[in-house]
Amino acid sequence: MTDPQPQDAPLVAPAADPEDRAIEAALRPKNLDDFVGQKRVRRQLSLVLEASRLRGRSADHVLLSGPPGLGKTTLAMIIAAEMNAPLRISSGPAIQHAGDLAAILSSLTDGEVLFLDEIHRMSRPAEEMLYMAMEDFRVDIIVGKGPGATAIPLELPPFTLVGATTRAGLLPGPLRDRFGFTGHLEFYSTEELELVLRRSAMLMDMKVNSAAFAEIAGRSRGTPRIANRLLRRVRDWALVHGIDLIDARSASAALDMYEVDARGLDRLDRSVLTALITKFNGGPVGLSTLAIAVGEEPETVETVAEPYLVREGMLGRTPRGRIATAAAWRHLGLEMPETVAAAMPEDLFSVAPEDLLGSESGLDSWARPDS
Ligand SMILES: Nc1ncnc2c1ncn2[C@@H]1O[C@H](COP(=O)(O)OP(=O)(O)OP(=O)(O)O)[C@@H](O)[C@H]1O
Ligand SMILES: [Mg+2]
Repeated sequence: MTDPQPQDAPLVAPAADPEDRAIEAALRPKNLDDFVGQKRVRRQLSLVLEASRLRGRSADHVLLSGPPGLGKTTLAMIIAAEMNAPLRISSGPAIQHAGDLAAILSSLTDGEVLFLDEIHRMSRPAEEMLYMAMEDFRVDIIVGKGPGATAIPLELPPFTLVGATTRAGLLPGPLRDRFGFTGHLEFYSTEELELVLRRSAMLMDMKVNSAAFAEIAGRSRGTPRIANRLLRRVRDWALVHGIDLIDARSASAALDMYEVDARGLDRLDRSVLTALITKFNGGPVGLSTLAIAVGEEPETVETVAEPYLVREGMLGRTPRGRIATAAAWRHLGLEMPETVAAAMPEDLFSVAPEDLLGSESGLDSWARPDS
Protein backbone atom coordinates (compact mmCIF):
# COMPACT_ATOMS: atom_id res chain seq x y z
CA MET A 1 0.00 0.00 0.00
CA THR A 2 1.41 3.36 -0.95
CA ASP A 3 0.26 6.85 -0.20
CA PRO A 4 -0.65 8.38 -3.55
CA GLN A 5 0.05 11.93 -2.36
CA PRO A 6 3.45 13.18 -3.45
CA GLN A 7 5.48 13.57 -0.28
CA ASP A 8 5.88 17.31 -0.50
CA ALA A 9 2.32 18.30 -1.43
CA PRO A 10 0.26 19.82 1.36
CA LEU A 11 -2.52 17.54 2.50
CA VAL A 12 -5.14 19.97 1.26
CA ALA A 13 -3.83 20.17 -2.32
CA PRO A 14 -6.28 18.91 -4.95
CA ALA A 15 -5.76 15.21 -5.64
CA ALA A 16 -2.87 14.52 -8.01
CA ASP A 17 -3.49 10.82 -8.45
CA PRO A 18 -6.18 10.02 -11.09
CA GLU A 19 -7.92 7.45 -8.90
CA ASP A 20 -8.00 9.88 -5.99
CA ARG A 21 -9.37 12.54 -8.29
CA ALA A 22 -12.12 10.24 -9.50
CA ILE A 23 -13.16 9.45 -5.93
CA GLU A 24 -13.05 13.14 -5.00
CA ALA A 25 -15.38 13.89 -7.89
CA ALA A 26 -17.71 11.05 -6.94
CA LEU A 27 -18.00 12.37 -3.39
CA ARG A 28 -18.95 15.89 -4.42
CA PRO A 29 -22.47 16.76 -3.31
CA LYS A 30 -24.60 17.44 -6.39
CA ASN A 31 -27.22 19.79 -4.92
CA LEU A 32 -27.51 22.42 -2.22
CA ASP A 33 -29.36 20.10 0.17
CA ASP A 34 -26.46 17.64 0.22
CA PHE A 35 -23.93 20.42 0.74
CA VAL A 36 -23.04 20.27 4.42
CA GLY A 37 -22.48 23.34 6.61
CA GLN A 38 -21.81 26.93 5.40
CA LYS A 39 -25.36 27.72 6.48
CA ARG A 40 -25.17 31.42 5.76
CA VAL A 41 -23.70 31.09 2.27
CA ARG A 42 -26.09 28.27 1.45
CA ARG A 43 -29.15 30.23 2.58
CA GLN A 44 -28.15 33.37 0.69
CA LEU A 45 -27.21 31.46 -2.41
CA SER A 46 -30.41 29.52 -2.49
CA LEU A 47 -32.27 32.83 -2.34
CA VAL A 48 -30.26 34.24 -5.26
CA LEU A 49 -30.97 31.11 -7.33
CA GLU A 50 -34.64 31.00 -6.42
CA ALA A 51 -35.11 34.66 -7.34
CA SER A 52 -33.50 34.21 -10.72
CA ARG A 53 -35.63 31.14 -11.39
CA LEU A 54 -38.75 33.15 -10.60
CA ARG A 55 -37.66 35.97 -12.87
CA GLY A 56 -36.76 33.47 -15.56
CA ARG A 57 -33.31 34.98 -15.91
CA SER A 58 -29.75 33.83 -15.48
CA ALA A 59 -28.55 34.23 -11.89
CA ASP A 60 -26.42 37.12 -10.67
CA HIS A 61 -22.67 36.63 -10.89
CA VAL A 62 -21.32 34.84 -7.81
CA LEU A 63 -17.91 35.17 -6.17
CA LEU A 64 -16.78 32.41 -3.82
CA SER A 65 -13.76 32.95 -1.62
CA GLY A 66 -12.01 30.96 1.08
CA PRO A 67 -9.10 28.61 1.78
CA PRO A 68 -8.55 25.52 -0.41
CA GLY A 69 -10.75 22.45 -0.09
CA LEU A 70 -13.78 24.11 1.51
CA GLY A 71 -16.13 23.61 -1.43
CA LYS A 72 -15.79 26.48 -3.93
CA THR A 73 -15.63 24.24 -7.03
CA THR A 74 -18.34 22.04 -5.57
CA LEU A 75 -20.64 25.03 -5.11
CA ALA A 76 -20.00 26.25 -8.66
CA MET A 77 -21.11 22.87 -9.97
CA ILE A 78 -24.15 22.94 -7.70
CA ILE A 79 -25.12 26.39 -8.97
CA ALA A 80 -25.13 25.12 -12.56
CA ALA A 81 -27.07 22.01 -11.56
CA GLU A 82 -29.63 23.98 -9.58
CA MET A 83 -30.10 26.38 -12.49
CA ASN A 84 -30.35 23.44 -14.86
CA ALA A 85 -27.69 25.16 -16.92
CA PRO A 86 -24.59 23.87 -18.70
CA LEU A 87 -21.29 24.55 -16.96
CA ARG A 88 -18.07 25.79 -18.55
CA ILE A 89 -14.90 25.57 -16.50
CA SER A 90 -11.73 27.60 -16.88
CA SER A 91 -9.28 29.36 -14.61
CA GLY A 92 -7.35 32.60 -14.21
CA PRO A 93 -3.95 31.13 -15.08
CA ALA A 94 -5.40 29.59 -18.27
CA ILE A 95 -6.57 33.01 -19.47
CA GLN A 96 -3.44 35.00 -20.19
CA HIS A 97 -4.66 36.99 -23.17
CA ALA A 98 -7.89 38.86 -23.65
CA GLY A 99 -8.34 36.72 -26.77
CA ASP A 100 -8.46 33.55 -24.64
CA LEU A 101 -11.34 35.02 -22.70
CA ALA A 102 -13.07 36.33 -25.83
CA ALA A 103 -13.00 32.81 -27.28
CA ILE A 104 -14.67 31.40 -24.19
CA LEU A 105 -17.23 34.18 -23.84
CA SER A 106 -18.25 34.17 -27.49
CA SER A 107 -19.04 30.47 -27.38
CA LEU A 108 -21.26 30.62 -24.27
CA THR A 109 -24.88 29.60 -24.68
CA ASP A 110 -27.91 31.29 -23.17
CA GLY A 111 -27.93 30.92 -19.37
CA GLU A 112 -24.65 29.00 -19.24
CA VAL A 113 -22.63 29.09 -16.01
CA LEU A 114 -19.00 30.05 -16.52
CA PHE A 115 -16.77 28.97 -13.64
CA LEU A 116 -13.45 30.82 -13.40
CA ASP A 117 -11.24 29.26 -10.75
CA GLU A 118 -8.36 31.27 -9.28
CA ILE A 119 -9.89 34.35 -10.80
CA HIS A 120 -7.33 36.58 -9.05
CA ARG A 121 -4.66 35.22 -11.38
CA MET A 122 -6.19 36.44 -14.62
CA SER A 123 -4.20 38.90 -16.72
CA ARG A 124 -5.09 42.61 -16.65
CA PRO A 125 -6.41 42.92 -20.23
CA ALA A 126 -8.58 39.83 -19.79
CA GLU A 127 -9.87 41.25 -16.54
CA GLU A 128 -10.90 44.47 -18.23
CA MET A 129 -12.71 42.56 -20.94
CA LEU A 130 -14.51 40.64 -18.23
CA TYR A 131 -15.83 43.86 -16.62
CA MET A 132 -17.80 44.74 -19.72
CA ALA A 133 -18.93 41.17 -20.30
CA MET A 134 -20.25 40.88 -16.75
CA GLU A 135 -22.04 44.19 -16.79
CA ASP A 136 -23.37 44.59 -20.32
CA PHE A 137 -23.06 41.07 -21.76
CA ARG A 138 -20.97 42.51 -24.52
CA VAL A 139 -17.28 42.53 -25.47
CA ASP A 140 -15.24 44.54 -27.92
CA ILE A 141 -13.06 42.37 -30.09
CA ILE A 142 -10.02 44.33 -31.26
CA VAL A 143 -9.04 43.54 -34.82
CA GLY A 144 -5.69 44.68 -36.20
CA LYS A 145 -2.91 46.61 -34.53
CA GLY A 146 -1.82 50.23 -34.11
CA PRO A 147 -3.78 53.14 -35.65
CA GLY A 148 -5.69 50.83 -37.97
CA ALA A 149 -7.08 48.70 -35.13
CA THR A 150 -10.85 48.61 -34.86
CA ALA A 151 -13.13 47.36 -32.11
CA ILE A 152 -15.91 45.08 -33.21
CA PRO A 153 -18.65 44.87 -30.59
CA LEU A 154 -19.97 41.41 -29.91
CA GLU A 155 -23.21 40.72 -28.05
CA LEU A 156 -23.11 37.87 -25.55
CA PRO A 157 -25.98 35.75 -24.33
CA PRO A 158 -26.84 36.28 -20.64
CA PHE A 159 -24.62 34.03 -18.55
CA THR A 160 -23.70 33.60 -14.89
CA LEU A 161 -20.09 34.02 -13.91
CA VAL A 162 -18.99 32.08 -10.85
CA GLY A 163 -15.54 33.20 -9.73
CA ALA A 164 -13.51 31.38 -7.10
CA THR A 165 -10.49 32.68 -5.24
CA THR A 166 -8.39 31.78 -2.24
CA ARG A 167 -7.33 35.43 -2.11
CA ALA A 168 -10.28 37.77 -2.18
CA GLY A 169 -8.00 40.56 -1.01
CA LEU A 170 -6.14 40.46 -4.32
CA LEU A 171 -9.20 41.08 -6.47
CA PRO A 172 -9.40 44.62 -7.82
CA GLY A 173 -12.38 46.56 -6.48
CA PRO A 174 -14.08 47.01 -9.88
CA LEU A 175 -14.08 43.25 -10.42
CA ARG A 176 -15.38 42.50 -6.93
CA ASP A 177 -18.14 45.08 -7.33
CA ARG A 178 -19.50 43.39 -10.40
CA PHE A 179 -20.49 40.26 -8.54
CA GLY A 180 -24.09 40.32 -7.33
CA PHE A 181 -23.30 37.91 -4.54
CA THR A 182 -20.12 37.14 -2.63
CA GLY A 183 -19.90 34.07 -0.42
CA HIS A 184 -16.98 33.62 1.95
CA LEU A 185 -16.52 30.00 2.95
CA GLU A 186 -15.43 29.30 6.54
CA PHE A 187 -13.67 26.32 8.03
CA TYR A 188 -16.12 23.59 9.06
CA SER A 189 -16.88 22.55 12.63
CA THR A 190 -16.03 19.03 13.74
CA GLU A 191 -19.75 18.17 13.78
CA GLU A 192 -20.15 19.34 10.19
CA LEU A 193 -17.14 17.32 9.11
CA GLU A 194 -18.65 14.26 10.76
CA LEU A 195 -21.69 14.74 8.53
CA VAL A 196 -19.46 15.02 5.47
CA LEU A 197 -17.70 11.82 6.54
CA ARG A 198 -20.92 9.91 7.20
CA ARG A 199 -22.16 10.71 3.74
CA SER A 200 -18.84 9.76 2.12
CA ALA A 201 -18.58 6.51 4.12
CA MET A 202 -22.04 5.58 2.95
CA LEU A 203 -21.12 6.26 -0.68
CA MET A 204 -17.94 4.22 -0.29
CA ASP A 205 -19.75 1.40 1.46
CA MET A 206 -17.62 1.56 4.59
CA LYS A 207 -18.57 0.53 8.11
CA VAL A 208 -17.38 3.16 10.55
CA ASN A 209 -18.58 3.81 14.11
CA SER A 210 -19.38 7.24 15.58
CA ALA A 211 -16.21 7.49 17.63
CA ALA A 212 -14.13 6.86 14.51
CA PHE A 213 -16.00 9.57 12.60
CA ALA A 214 -15.25 11.96 15.46
CA GLU A 215 -11.58 10.97 15.43
CA ILE A 216 -11.20 11.56 11.69
CA ALA A 217 -13.22 14.79 11.76
CA GLY A 218 -11.09 16.17 14.58
CA ARG A 219 -7.98 15.74 12.49
CA SER A 220 -9.38 17.16 9.27
CA ARG A 221 -8.29 20.77 9.70
CA GLY A 222 -11.80 22.10 9.28
CA THR A 223 -11.66 21.01 5.63
CA PRO A 224 -13.98 18.56 3.81
CA ARG A 225 -11.34 17.71 1.20
CA ILE A 226 -9.00 16.57 3.96
CA ALA A 227 -11.79 14.72 5.78
CA ASN A 228 -12.57 12.72 2.64
CA ARG A 229 -8.92 12.12 1.95
CA LEU A 230 -8.24 10.84 5.46
CA LEU A 231 -11.30 8.62 5.25
CA ARG A 232 -9.88 6.98 2.14
CA ARG A 233 -6.55 6.45 3.87
CA VAL A 234 -8.37 4.84 6.81
CA ARG A 235 -10.23 2.63 4.37
CA ASP A 236 -6.93 1.49 2.80
CA TRP A 237 -5.47 0.81 6.21
CA ALA A 238 -8.53 -1.21 7.31
CA LEU A 239 -8.41 -3.22 4.10
CA VAL A 240 -4.77 -4.14 4.58
CA HIS A 241 -5.34 -5.03 8.24
CA GLY A 242 -8.48 -7.06 7.50
CA ILE A 243 -10.69 -4.82 9.64
CA ASP A 244 -14.39 -4.71 8.80
CA LEU A 245 -15.85 -2.24 11.28
CA ILE A 246 -13.64 0.80 11.78
CA ASP A 247 -13.47 2.15 15.33
CA ALA A 248 -11.62 5.11 16.83
CA ARG A 249 -8.54 3.02 17.57
CA SER A 250 -8.09 1.84 14.02
CA ALA A 251 -8.84 5.32 12.72
CA SER A 252 -6.19 6.94 14.86
CA ALA A 253 -3.66 4.17 14.17
CA ALA A 254 -4.23 4.71 10.45
CA LEU A 255 -4.02 8.49 10.64
CA ASP A 256 -0.84 8.51 12.69
CA MET A 257 0.84 7.16 9.57
CA TYR A 258 -0.10 10.20 7.52
CA GLU A 259 1.52 12.89 9.62
CA VAL A 260 -1.73 14.55 10.60
CA ASP A 261 -1.60 15.32 14.27
CA ALA A 262 -4.43 15.37 16.81
CA ARG A 263 -5.10 19.08 16.25
CA GLY A 264 -5.29 18.50 12.48
CA LEU A 265 -1.96 20.12 11.68
CA ASP A 266 -0.17 18.60 8.72
CA ARG A 267 3.47 18.63 7.77
CA LEU A 268 3.37 22.09 6.20
CA ASP A 269 1.58 23.62 9.21
CA ARG A 270 4.11 22.14 11.58
CA SER A 271 7.08 23.16 9.51
CA VAL A 272 5.81 26.75 9.44
CA LEU A 273 5.50 26.78 13.22
CA THR A 274 8.82 24.99 13.71
CA ALA A 275 10.66 27.46 11.48
CA LEU A 276 8.99 30.40 13.16
CA ILE A 277 10.02 29.17 16.58
CA THR A 278 13.42 27.58 16.04
CA LYS A 279 14.79 29.91 13.36
CA PHE A 280 13.19 33.19 14.34
CA ASN A 281 12.60 32.69 18.05
CA GLY A 282 8.84 32.98 17.54
CA GLY A 283 8.97 36.03 15.24
CA PRO A 284 7.92 38.55 14.15
CA VAL A 285 9.18 37.59 10.74
CA GLY A 286 7.99 38.66 7.30
CA LEU A 287 6.01 36.29 5.11
CA SER A 288 8.59 35.86 2.37
CA THR A 289 11.43 35.20 4.80
CA LEU A 290 9.29 32.62 6.56
CA ALA A 291 8.34 31.02 3.25
CA ILE A 292 11.99 30.69 2.24
CA ALA A 293 12.74 29.06 5.59
CA VAL A 294 10.17 26.33 4.91
CA GLY A 295 11.01 26.06 1.21
CA GLU A 296 7.55 27.06 -0.02
CA GLU A 297 6.04 29.84 -2.09
CA PRO A 298 4.79 32.75 0.05
CA GLU A 299 1.36 32.26 -1.50
CA THR A 300 1.25 28.64 -0.31
CA VAL A 301 2.19 29.58 3.22
CA GLU A 302 -0.30 32.42 3.19
CA THR A 303 -3.30 30.67 1.67
CA VAL A 304 -2.79 27.04 2.68
CA ALA A 305 -1.16 27.01 6.12
CA GLU A 306 -1.86 30.36 7.71
CA PRO A 307 -5.66 30.58 7.71
CA TYR A 308 -5.93 27.41 9.76
CA LEU A 309 -3.05 28.28 12.09
CA VAL A 310 -4.63 31.69 12.73
CA ARG A 311 -7.98 30.08 13.40
CA GLU A 312 -6.38 27.64 15.84
CA GLY A 313 -4.78 30.57 17.63
CA MET A 314 -1.23 29.38 16.96
CA LEU A 315 -0.09 32.04 14.56
CA GLY A 316 -0.58 35.77 14.72
CA ARG A 317 -0.23 38.30 11.94
CA THR A 318 1.03 41.61 13.18
CA PRO A 319 2.05 44.65 11.16
CA ARG A 320 5.67 43.64 11.83
CA GLY A 321 5.27 40.08 10.59
CA ARG A 322 4.16 36.63 11.66
CA ILE A 323 4.50 35.46 15.26
CA ALA A 324 4.05 32.11 16.98
CA THR A 325 1.68 32.28 19.96
CA ALA A 326 2.15 30.49 23.27
CA ALA A 327 -0.27 27.83 21.97
CA ALA A 328 2.12 27.12 19.09
CA TRP A 329 5.10 26.69 21.41
CA ARG A 330 3.02 24.37 23.58
CA HIS A 331 1.84 22.39 20.58
CA LEU A 332 5.43 21.67 19.60
CA GLY A 333 6.18 20.66 23.18
CA LEU A 334 8.25 23.77 23.89
CA GLU A 335 7.98 26.45 26.50
CA MET A 336 7.80 30.05 25.38
CA PRO A 337 10.72 31.93 26.94
CA GLU A 338 9.80 34.79 29.34
CA THR A 339 11.48 37.37 27.13
CA VAL A 340 9.46 36.27 24.11
CA ALA A 341 6.22 36.24 26.11
CA ALA A 342 6.91 39.78 27.36
CA ALA A 343 7.36 41.03 23.81
CA MET A 344 4.05 39.59 22.54
CA PRO A 345 1.61 42.26 21.39
CA GLU A 346 -1.36 42.44 23.74
CA ASP A 347 -4.02 42.99 21.13
CA LEU A 348 -3.01 40.02 19.00
CA PHE A 349 -6.51 38.60 18.94
CA SER A 350 -8.48 41.79 18.94
CA VAL A 351 -9.07 41.21 15.23
CA ALA A 352 -11.43 38.34 14.47
CA PRO A 353 -9.82 35.66 12.27
CA GLU A 354 -12.61 36.17 9.68
CA ASP A 355 -11.46 39.74 9.31
CA LEU A 356 -7.91 38.65 8.72
CA LEU A 357 -8.88 36.21 6.02
CA GLY A 358 -10.13 37.15 2.63
CA SER A 359 -10.87 40.75 3.47
CA GLU A 360 -8.87 43.50 1.92
CA SER A 361 -7.32 44.57 5.17
CA GLY A 362 -6.28 40.96 5.73
CA LEU A 363 -3.88 39.04 3.59
CA ASP A 364 -2.20 41.71 1.62
CA SER A 365 -1.56 44.49 4.04
CA TRP A 366 0.02 41.93 6.36
CA ALA A 367 2.29 40.76 3.64
CA ARG A 368 3.83 44.17 3.14
CA PRO A 369 6.41 44.61 5.91
CA ASP A 370 9.12 42.54 4.29
CA SER A 371 8.38 43.16 0.66
N1 LIG B 1 -20.02 21.33 2.09
C1 LIG B 1 -19.56 20.16 1.65
N2 LIG B 1 -20.23 19.03 1.90
C2 LIG B 1 -19.75 17.85 1.51
N3 LIG B 1 -18.58 17.69 0.84
C3 LIG B 1 -17.87 18.78 0.56
C4 LIG B 1 -18.32 20.07 0.94
N4 LIG B 1 -17.40 20.97 0.53
C5 LIG B 1 -16.44 20.29 -0.07
N5 LIG B 1 -16.71 18.97 -0.06
C6 LIG B 1 -15.82 17.92 -0.58
O1 LIG B 1 -14.49 18.41 -0.53
C7 LIG B 1 -13.83 18.25 -1.78
C8 LIG B 1 -13.11 19.53 -2.11
O2 LIG B 1 -14.02 20.56 -2.40
P1 LIG B 1 -13.77 21.60 -3.59
O3 LIG B 1 -12.98 20.98 -4.66
O4 LIG B 1 -15.08 22.18 -3.95
O5 LIG B 1 -12.88 22.70 -2.83
P2 LIG B 1 -12.34 24.09 -3.38
O6 LIG B 1 -12.80 25.11 -2.39
O7 LIG B 1 -12.75 24.27 -4.79
O8 LIG B 1 -10.76 23.92 -3.25
P3 LIG B 1 -9.58 24.65 -4.12
O9 LIG B 1 -9.43 26.03 -3.56
O10 LIG B 1 -8.37 23.81 -3.85
O11 LIG B 1 -10.00 24.62 -5.55
C9 LIG B 1 -14.91 17.87 -2.80
O12 LIG B 1 -14.52 16.73 -3.51
C10 LIG B 1 -16.16 17.56 -2.00
O13 LIG B 1 -16.41 16.17 -2.04
MG1 LIG C 1 -11.58 24.30 -6.52
